[in-house]
Amino acid sequence: MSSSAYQEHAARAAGDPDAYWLEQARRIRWHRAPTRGHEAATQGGQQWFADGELNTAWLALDAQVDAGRGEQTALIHDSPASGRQQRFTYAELTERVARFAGGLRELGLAPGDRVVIYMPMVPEAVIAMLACARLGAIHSVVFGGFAPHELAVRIDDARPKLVLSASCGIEFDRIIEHKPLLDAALDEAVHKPAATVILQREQAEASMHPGRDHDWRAVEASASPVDAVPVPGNHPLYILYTSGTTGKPKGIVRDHGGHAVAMHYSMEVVYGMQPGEVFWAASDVGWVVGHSYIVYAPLIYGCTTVLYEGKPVRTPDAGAFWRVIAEHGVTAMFTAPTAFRAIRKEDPDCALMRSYDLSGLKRLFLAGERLDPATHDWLKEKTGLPVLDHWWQTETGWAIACNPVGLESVEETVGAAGKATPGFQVEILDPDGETCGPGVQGAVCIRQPLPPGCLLGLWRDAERFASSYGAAYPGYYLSGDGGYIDEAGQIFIMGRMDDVINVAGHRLSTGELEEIVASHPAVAECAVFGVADELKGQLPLGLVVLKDGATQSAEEVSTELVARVRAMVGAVACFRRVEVVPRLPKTRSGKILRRTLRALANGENPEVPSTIDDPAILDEIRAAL
Ligand SMILES: CCC(=O)SCCNC(=O)CCNC(=O)[C@H](O)C(C)(C)COP(=O)(O)OP(=O)(O)OC[C@H]1O[C@@H](n2cnc3c(N)ncnc32)[C@H](O)[C@@H]1OP(=O)(O)O
Repeated sequence: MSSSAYQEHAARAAGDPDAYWLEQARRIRWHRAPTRGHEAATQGGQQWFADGELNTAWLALDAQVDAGRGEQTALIHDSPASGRQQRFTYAELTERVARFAGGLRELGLAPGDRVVIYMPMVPEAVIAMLACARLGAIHSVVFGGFAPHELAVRIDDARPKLVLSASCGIEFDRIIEHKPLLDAALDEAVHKPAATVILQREQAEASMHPGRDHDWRAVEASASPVDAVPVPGNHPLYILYTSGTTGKPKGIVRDHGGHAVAMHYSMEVVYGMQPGEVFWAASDVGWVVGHSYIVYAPLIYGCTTVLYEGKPVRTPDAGAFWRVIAEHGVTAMFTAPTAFRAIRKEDPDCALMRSYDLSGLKRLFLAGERLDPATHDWLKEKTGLPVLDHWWQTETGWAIACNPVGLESVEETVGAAGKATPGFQVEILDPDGETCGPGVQGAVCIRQPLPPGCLLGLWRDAERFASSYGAAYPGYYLSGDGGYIDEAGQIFIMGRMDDVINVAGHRLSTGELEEIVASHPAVAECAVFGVADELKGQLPLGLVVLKDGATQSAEEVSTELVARVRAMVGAVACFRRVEVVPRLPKTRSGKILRRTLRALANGENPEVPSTIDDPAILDEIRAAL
């Protein structure tokens, strides 16, 4: 394409969004093609293509088989964790999904019913998602690293008819038994699903509740394959929960039609892929990266996707990523910067890379947290490839800012996430709602309408959607991130402006962590916030004031708090540091000065706020840190 292709697409998408996206919609197959563009959705946001009819699982599987891809590998499961590898052609994956969908239908699953999926990185997790989609049921995948409480909260919000799970996951050399975690969540949850379907893995045998728990293989073996159910374009495909500023996660709702169009478009424009090539997103199906770029986009676009059940290091070594790329002929890889920081820490010279032929790899994509210049430069030097940061969110489902390599190759700007992807009109707004000039930092906002593929709204909470995303700047979507745009249109994302932190690419709510810490009987008050960490980007730190008369020692309380967060959220919270302090800095009206605390903990020298109750407290905190 010519060098103005990006501007031309961005201008057309901004000038007449409906015409632009209806044109893109015509590039995928539909059961009934849409004629309408965007309009308001009942979940609070916008929906696209409501008068079209499509089933995403059909588009990702049956339509690919029809198009002659039946014998092409659709899915590669590479599991150093279990020592197994498995490949599925499009025809085989279609058959497995159609059969499992038949089994789910026999268990009573109907269009619109919810299904919670709590699984490790096994092919059955992908099969489960696609089988739900095939029936028009709405899946809600819960990350397998979450503790029972987190799972229970999501079960209560989604109210699933079924829960699909497995006997265990594998973390390095540890077997994590999932079934006892699921049982605990089901005990805690108020909503009781009608049934569960459990995949027994050889590493651990789950005990089953007769009448409630069904054996996965038996369900699949006895079922007959069923056809995909065509659904309206705006029919919910999935709910994916993400952390907000409070303990209650937000249920992001995504659709069949708009999502399919966006997934197809992004494989071409954002990732520069060709159908038939191998795409690898090293993430987890429990995150949006896993939904979009392990499962849906690669299959909708006719690529081969890799599902990796392992880690960047210690499975077995820091050469694991290079092995997967070489062994499966990966064309483009996508992961979070923290994964490459882990590799760099263990193998700074990339000695282990030299054993592998990486000649097929064209590009590396990074997202999930800011790509720090040091990691960018190291990766670029070691691979000699384009190392492309891009920025997006669970809410958007695909890249808001990118280097649109499928349209034209823009030179990498280190530290920037790229330019606004066509369809996203990104603006930086000041507190008065005025647009900031180049280089001036403010709230990163997107002018509405958001393009297809973004959230329809929040599950059963249109009000929270409005207050979280729309109220601050009417006519815009508030991303929650702060940043600036330079003269060239490159977007720099500087971090969250609210109480959300990013730990190893995992979004966590400090509000939720505070709620858990505050519930300890010895804690009078507390503050939890993120501090910079070289490996994980950020780590949570808790400052705690004990109640007068508390009999436990500071060490005992700290140990219990760390254990409490691990038990209630999961090990992924990486909540390992608690400091007991005599008091917390507050405004005269009693509000804890969190921003000041965060700055102190990050080694900065914050200005003493004029509203502070007693400035001497800051020295006490410095001493404690
Ligand atoms: C663009 C839109 C988005 O942002 S979507 C989100 C994108 N984010 C990602 O893809 C996540 C990227 N991060 C990762 O994949 C991992 O953090 C990588 C880099 C692989 C490192 O993994 P790991 O060494 O386990 O560190 P961690 O910080 O993730 O884990 C901390 C503790 O939690 C545990 N954990 C992790 N996953 C699970 C799991 N599935 N089941 C059970 N436990 C899990 C880890 O084992 C670790 O435990 P421990 O503290 O060592 O005991």
